Amino acid sequence: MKKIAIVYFSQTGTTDALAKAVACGAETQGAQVFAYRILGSDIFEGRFKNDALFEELSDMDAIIFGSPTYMGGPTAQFKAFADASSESWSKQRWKNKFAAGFTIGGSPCGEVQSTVEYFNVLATQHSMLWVGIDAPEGALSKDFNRLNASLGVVALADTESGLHPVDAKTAVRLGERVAELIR
Ligand SMILES: Cc1cc2nc3c(=O)[nH]c(=O)nc-3n(C[C@H](O)[C@H](O)[C@H](O)COP(=O)(O)O)c2cc1C
Repeated sequence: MKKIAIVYFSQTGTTDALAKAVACGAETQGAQVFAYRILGSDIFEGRFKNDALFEELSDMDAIIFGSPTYMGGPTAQFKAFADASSESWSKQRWKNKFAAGFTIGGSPCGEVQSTVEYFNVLATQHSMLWVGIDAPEGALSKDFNRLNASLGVVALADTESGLHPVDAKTAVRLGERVAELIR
């Protein structure tokens, strides 16, 4: 069975909706998804602590990272998780697992790309294999990947619905793609 973890933070629910779309895509390709939403209570005096989570992550074929963009980068809650992954890094426990990422922002040009760039750096430090967006419909498609990011899902929060349907579709595809790549 293909095993995919999605580790993410969400305060007001839009990143949570993206995570559910990624999970849906992965499950359609036969993956078992372990979704973990980072909680404030995981963080004690500024440090993320959850040994059971890191045990679980060691056993995955892929780990997909998610966070809203706050002030041009990942949230402090996600960064606390990433900092705590340094022990897994030192033992290279995530080496050769697939990695991917998704984010959402409130502004069309809110430095949102920086967050997936950060996820890519994190994955590369862990010697993981990065999976970006495949965009068969090309640039400027209105039906898929509407902000034309390549590194990961970059979504723009919708004032009406929270998560725009095209962003949801792009997130589903990312989950499918990661699952397809696992042999
Ligand atoms: C403290 C804070 C900082 C933010 N910084 C940015 C930003 O730099 N760029 C952007 O596009 N949106 C920014 N936003 C908007 C959030 O990314 C957006 O509301 C997102 O949908 C929240 O995700 P959530 O619903 O999963 O919590 C910020 C929001 C907050 C609360």
